[in-house]
Amino acid sequence: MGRNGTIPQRDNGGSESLMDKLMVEGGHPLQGKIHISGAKNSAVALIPAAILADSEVSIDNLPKISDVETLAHLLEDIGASVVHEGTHMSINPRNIMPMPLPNGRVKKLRASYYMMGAMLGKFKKAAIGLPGGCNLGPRPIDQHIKGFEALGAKVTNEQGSIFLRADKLTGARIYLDVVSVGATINIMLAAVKAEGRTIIENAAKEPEIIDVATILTSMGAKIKGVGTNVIRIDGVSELKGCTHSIIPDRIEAGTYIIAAAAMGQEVIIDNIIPDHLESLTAKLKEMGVHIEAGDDQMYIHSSPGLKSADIKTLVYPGFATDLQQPITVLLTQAKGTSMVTDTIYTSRFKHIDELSRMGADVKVEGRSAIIHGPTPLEGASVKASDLRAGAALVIAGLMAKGVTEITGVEHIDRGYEDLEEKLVALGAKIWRERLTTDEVEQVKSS
Ligand SMILES: CC(=O)N[C@H]1[C@@H](OP(=O)(O)OP(=O)(O)OC[C@H]2O[C@@H](n3ccc(=O)[nH]c3=O)[C@H](O)[C@@H]2O)O[C@H](CO)[C@@H](O)[C@@H]1O
Ligand SMILES: C=C(OP(=O)(O)O)C(=O)O
Repeated sequence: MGRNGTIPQRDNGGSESLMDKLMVEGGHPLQGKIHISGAKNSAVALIPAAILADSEVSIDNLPKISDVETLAHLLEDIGASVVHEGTHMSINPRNIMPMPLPNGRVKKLRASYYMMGAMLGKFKKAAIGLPGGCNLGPRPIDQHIKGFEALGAKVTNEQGSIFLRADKLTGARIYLDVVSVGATINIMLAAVKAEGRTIIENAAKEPEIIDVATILTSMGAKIKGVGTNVIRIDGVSELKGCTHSIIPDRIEAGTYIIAAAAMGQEVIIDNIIPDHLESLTAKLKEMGVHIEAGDDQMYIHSSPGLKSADIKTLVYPGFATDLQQPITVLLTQAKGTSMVTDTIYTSRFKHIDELSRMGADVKVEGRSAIIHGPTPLEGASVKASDLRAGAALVIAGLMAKGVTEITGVEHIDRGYEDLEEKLVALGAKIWRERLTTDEVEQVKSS
């Protein structure tokens, strides 16, 4: 909210939000109910998946985030007719063409890589620029390519774009050397219309993968085994339109659960699937946070005297790497030494320097952050280097004494719907301001 109580118009991740900063006045307790939006990591796969159908696909419970808008534009770029209103999107893929999607929009997000699998499955050819997304260390797509090649595609990398072409796609047995969410989904997208059976071994098991399999099945695909590490797909020649509602975002929910564990006085997190959050809630209970789970809600009350904890991020159902940065912030308030190890990414600790600026006693050793607590946090000017670093800094700001200024808001807008509005409704003091010309220059040069 602005100081005058208004919420400035959000550009939702266009270049405009590069010009914004979030201001957080810390120390205000959170109380009330927060509604969780649809899952970003499902939405960004379901939108490309829609082009595999021959008729209209309707998707509900979409999060209002910039990644969704960017993907809708990418579909329009290849000729799809897209009607996007609030949390609903209808995609009519009848007139789409296998147009190249070089750099530009594809660089704005990670999930543009799903256009590779979807266009390969639909047209047996595609030319897509390499994806963007959070910079968390190397994020290769070799397993995606291994899968496309096994299905019969010739894949080349020319001037930063991946060119895929196949005379025909034939089912194959594909063992993933690394458990990868993106590769599992991308291979599913390419394989649903291939001839014969595809078996993905060592597949990822994230709930978002099940959501993608659900929409594909509604379109007429034959998929078995999602949610286990062996997925079997029997190719079909046609896929039809369908309607689908996206699962709740377990990472958005986890972020607010952690914020509530830090500052909450009776916070209810609504519209969630508690099972998807078990690795987080088990850790929080170990730390002494009071949590009760219902069917689609969770009740959280912060407790004084949090205990330290050791956390290792793992593939689902292990502790999600996307919640590693937010929980590091909470651990600054726990008594003793905590160690957080990220086994998924080599470089997901860019929030640590910013936390140190705010007074945290944290250092990074290899793939681990060592946190000594509790340390009081003080408001400071900090920069969100990526999406969850941004969420982590917002939580730090809520806990800190004074005002925290957060730049890099465009990263946050990629993945959080109405972040300020949702927190303000709980009693937080957080608002968005335009950067001054000098501040824009400083951000650019930092
Ligand atoms: C849009 C989306 O859904 N993003 C999520 C997805 O990213 P993304 O799909 O990029 O993540 P992956 O599961 O593919 O990556 C997991 C690990 O495997 C490695 N790897 C991956 C593919 C590959 O071909 N080769 C390879 O070595 C990656 O570098 C990483 O170390 O899953 C991540 C892990 O849960 C989450 O952090 C991201 O929020
Ligand atoms: C890493 C993330 O996103 P992406 O893969 O889209 O960069 C995330 O959602 O935390």
